[in-house]
Amino acid sequence: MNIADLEDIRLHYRIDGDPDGAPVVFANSLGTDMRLWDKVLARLPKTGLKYIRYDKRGHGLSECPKPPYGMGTLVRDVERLMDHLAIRDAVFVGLSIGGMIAQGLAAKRLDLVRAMVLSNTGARIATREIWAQRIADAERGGVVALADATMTRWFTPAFRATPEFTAWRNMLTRTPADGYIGCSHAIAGTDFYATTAALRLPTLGIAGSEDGSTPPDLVRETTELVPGSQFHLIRKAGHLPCVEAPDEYARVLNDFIIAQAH
Ligand SMILES: O=C(O)CC1=CCC(=O)O1
Repeated sequence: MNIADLEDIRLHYRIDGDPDGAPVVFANSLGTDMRLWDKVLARLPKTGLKYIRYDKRGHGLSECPKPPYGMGTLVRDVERLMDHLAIRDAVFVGLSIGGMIAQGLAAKRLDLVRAMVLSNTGARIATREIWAQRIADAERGGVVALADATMTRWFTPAFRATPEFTAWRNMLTRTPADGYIGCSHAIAGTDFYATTAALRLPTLGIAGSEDGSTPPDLVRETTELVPGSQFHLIRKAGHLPCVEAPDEYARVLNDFIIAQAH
């Protein structure tokens, strides 16, 4: 197990693939840990690319400080992790809040980010009112109080009928309430429209046609802020197409990564 001691936070991370390969960093969504990427990584090349995953604060095996967290803190965490691991010039793949972290990191440290994948994300996600309600619900009843509604945003009815669905629901409900609430504050306070519109780097947007959290129009609109960006819509998938449609997700991601990596 790998733990990076970054002074005020200890983050769990994992490196797979080719140790000498070009780096690809993955940042996952609210209420998930690095296993979000298991299916996609199993479908990506074993040589030529080095895959770095981590659990953001309050999630997975990383430390869980008391909320609230700011987006600046979440961006700084991965910035320090990459510096700690001497990783720069990476393709950065971020899903949902992970995609917000990608936008924030590219704006702050373009030397760390060669190209970004904005998966199921936005420059803004939902509204302050929606996040305030989710935070209040989680404070009162824990993350489990949000689980049923969240699952309808994350997954299509067809996926929700599979045995695997249970594991993803468990992943959400086992997220510490402090971690969920902390990151919800970070999302509520983030509006990256102006900073992302100023970015100039290769960018791919990925959306799921049935995404109830970050609908395709939001992902497309955010991606198009960056001139020359590409956009791909995965049909019959919700908020986590890397789980529901891993073959298509890995193919699109691989084509983009190969085009951008050294
Ligand atoms: O709506 C959800 O619960 C999904 C989500 C929003 C931001 C994020 O990271 O996940």
